[in-house]
Amino acid sequence: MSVPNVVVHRDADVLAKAVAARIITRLVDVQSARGSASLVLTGGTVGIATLAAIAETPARDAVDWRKLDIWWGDERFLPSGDKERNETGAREALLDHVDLDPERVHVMRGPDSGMTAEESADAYAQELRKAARPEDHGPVPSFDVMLLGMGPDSHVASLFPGNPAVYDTRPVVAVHGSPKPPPVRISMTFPTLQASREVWVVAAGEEKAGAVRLALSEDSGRMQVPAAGARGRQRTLFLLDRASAAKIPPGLGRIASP
Ligand SMILES: O=C(O)[C@H](O)[C@@H](O)[C@H](O)[C@H](O)COP(=O)(O)O
Repeated sequence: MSVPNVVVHRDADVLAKAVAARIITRLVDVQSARGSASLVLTGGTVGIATLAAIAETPARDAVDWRKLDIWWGDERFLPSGDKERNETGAREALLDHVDLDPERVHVMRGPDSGMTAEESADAYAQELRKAARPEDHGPVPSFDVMLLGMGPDSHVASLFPGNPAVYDTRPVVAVHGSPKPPPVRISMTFPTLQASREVWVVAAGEEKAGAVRLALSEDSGRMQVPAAGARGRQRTLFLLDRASAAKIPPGLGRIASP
């Protein structure tokens, strides 16, 4: 797994715009090399603000949206269209404004599908397995970029400290008892997160500074500090604003942007 690199931006607004530009550039590079690309979305304010910033970027259509697979790292187990679903936020911010192939937008199903949370997690795992290729050497695709927001308790996706999901090795699981509402969620697990070529953790605000410090500390365990397990196979980025970067251990490789 890759050692995290840290990039610090002035504030949450600049951070979202900078991450948007970084995603566009990365997707264009991947598509020019391999023809298609895959992006895993996250919920949360920074995650959705980043999608909105992509929508507003004139260069956005350098991405071939028809050749992009969209996945989610987690989803709140709520009916389709519910304003609290991560999918709803993503569609409003970006997905409804670009020409995606609907077959390549992979949604985690809610209770209106008639499935339980466990059945929805299993269905998503099957969809991941179907998309995996021999060169991925496992039950899930090697995502090009996985975006992860991070909570003040250092949760990523819906992997909360000490929750049974952090111990689970299946690709996708149902999460119960989430301390962040709603209580029932669907989440990719650490093995799936870590199958990504690149993992980008995005966080803003002073309330995240402690979690960032823990997440970047070598002796943090991912069971109690889930963001410590947010690592890509080839690259891990922590994309922060100054407030959330305020407690980073000295000497860590960081690029402070103006
Ligand atoms: O369903 C969710 O809420 C997200 O997937 C969750 O992992 C989120 O990214 C973090 O809680 C950060 O959220 P904020 O950026 O809003 O603090």
